[in-house]
Amino acid sequence: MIKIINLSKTYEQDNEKFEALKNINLSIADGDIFGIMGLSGAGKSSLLRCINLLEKPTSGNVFIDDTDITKLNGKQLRNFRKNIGMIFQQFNLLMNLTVFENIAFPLKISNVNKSIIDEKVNKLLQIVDLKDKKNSYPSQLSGGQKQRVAIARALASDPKIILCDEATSALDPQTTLSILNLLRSINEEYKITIIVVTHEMSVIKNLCKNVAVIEDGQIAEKGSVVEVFSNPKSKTSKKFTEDIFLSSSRRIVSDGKLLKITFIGDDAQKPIISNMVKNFNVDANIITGNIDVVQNIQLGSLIINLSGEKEDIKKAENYLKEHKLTVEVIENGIC
Ligand SMILES: Nc1ncnc2c1ncn2[C@@H]1O[C@H](COP(=O)(O)OP(=O)(O)OP(=O)(O)O)[C@@H](O)[C@H]1O
Repeated sequence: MIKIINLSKTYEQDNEKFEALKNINLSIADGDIFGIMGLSGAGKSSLLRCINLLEKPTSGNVFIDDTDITKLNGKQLRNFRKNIGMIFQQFNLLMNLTVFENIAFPLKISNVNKSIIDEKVNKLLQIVDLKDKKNSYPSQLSGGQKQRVAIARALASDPKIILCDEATSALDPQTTLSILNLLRSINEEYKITIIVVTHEMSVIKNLCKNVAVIEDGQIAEKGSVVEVFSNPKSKTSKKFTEDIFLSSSRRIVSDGKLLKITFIGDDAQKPIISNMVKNFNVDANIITGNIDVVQNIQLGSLIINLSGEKEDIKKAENYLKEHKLTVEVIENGIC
């Protein structure tokens, strides 16, 4: 279990202070795949780097199991960091070493025996599917292959936790998917806790079980990915889930009420809208709709224009809410 308690980080530059993280409290369970999501400059990377103390918090504590790592001295921290692997957007490989040597590097500097290194690196090459590239140099690899090397290197010290800082942001969508699949299988097979910083909603939806949304250095929202995306509360998650048709749909609606309806799981299969139209004296014009799959659960969203008498519209709206659908009124293209 990772527990971040009252953590703050203030940067100082040219006598100017900047509070990048403000009183963060967060618990991340063992074996979780946890996303830290936010807009640029929100404080995501600062928070991630405070988890392995690459960035020293200005105040607060970071517990990993029973160890408060903010209390460790330099040598203890260096030893403890073997439990925490990290992968970066720009891969951070050593360009003058081969794939094999890059993966072996953390073991070599820990004076691990050569035959153990050979055995371990060959196994890791198999896990990340790069056996045929073991003698290549990073410059001879694609972006996805470089990230696979970085993942194998992170795994070399048998970490309990892997931190990923925008690990797929430099990759095309297809390669991103293959790296996300690799991370998921590592999480499932080796029960390694994975913490992912990203500004890409698709990464959170595809990979993460739980998520925290950061805004302006503070946790604006946290919960399971399904909870947060089915009922977004913070400005950021609303923005991330905002339907691209919202603003145009506002323009094409002349009267009535524009609603955004969100539904989860089995509700996606029920004919609630057609029953509403049958039972109440209203018309429902579907402007746009989308069914997404998040963590194997169907998440639907529908934008409809309800027209009819004001009272009938109100009754129809209540009917939707009684069926446990999330209903939001859209004003000027915004929920
Ligand atoms: N070493 C530093 N010195 C001064 N300010 C910093 C430093 N590192 C980060 N900051 C500031 O702290 C804030 C948070 O930065 P951080 O990199 O954590 O954000 P982020 O959410 O990861 O952004 P991005 O997605 O753009 O990488 C930003 O305003 C940034 O300018």
